[in-house]
Amino acid sequence: MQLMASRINAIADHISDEEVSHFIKELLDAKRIYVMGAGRSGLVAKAFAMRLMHLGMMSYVVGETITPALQTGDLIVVLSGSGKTRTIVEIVQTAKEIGGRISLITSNPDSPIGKISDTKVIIENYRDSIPDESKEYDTRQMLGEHRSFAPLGTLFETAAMTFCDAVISRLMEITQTDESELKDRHANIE
Ligand SMILES: O=P(O)(O)OC[C@H]1O[C@](O)(CO)[C@@H](O)[C@@H]1O
Repeated sequence: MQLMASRINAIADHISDEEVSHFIKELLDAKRIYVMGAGRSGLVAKAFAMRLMHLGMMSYVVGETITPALQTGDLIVVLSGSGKTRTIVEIVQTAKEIGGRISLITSNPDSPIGKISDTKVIIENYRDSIPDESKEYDTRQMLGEHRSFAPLGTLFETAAMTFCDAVISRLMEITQTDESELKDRHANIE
């Protein structure tokens, strides 16, 4: 957990304030917000959609049976570490053709999805590197002691979850929504 926390700290240090501002503006300007991602990235997307709904925003998850047709002016928030998961690329292309705006959260801004997104927030992948202050350690040696650390997309997914929760906190401040309002909208029959 401490290694994960240190990596998330390093990621947070390098997230661009400008990218975050653009993302928040897209969220506030959108008529409706759709979220999507594959696998565990999709689970983070769903958690984000849930909090947006608690905030009083119109949010939907792409692929759910009750998700309505996308329209011009709607925003799609895409979570994809690689930015090239095939099914997601195809849906993003279709959404662009319809006139949706795309905000991507990714570690790979030069990816196929990155190239067609309107805004991007880059979550750097620090799994294989060490923050500047620890440069005297050999990277491979350190990872050798932590071979089980953050397999596959774990670092992206965990950092993206933390980032999305931070965005919700910022939106609460901007929209002056307090926790009791979120609580009132939370499902009461789950
Ligand atoms: O975030 P990406 O690059 O689109 O990848 C999604 C894939 O990564 C995973 O979340 C694995 O970590 C899978 O569940 C999913 O298939």
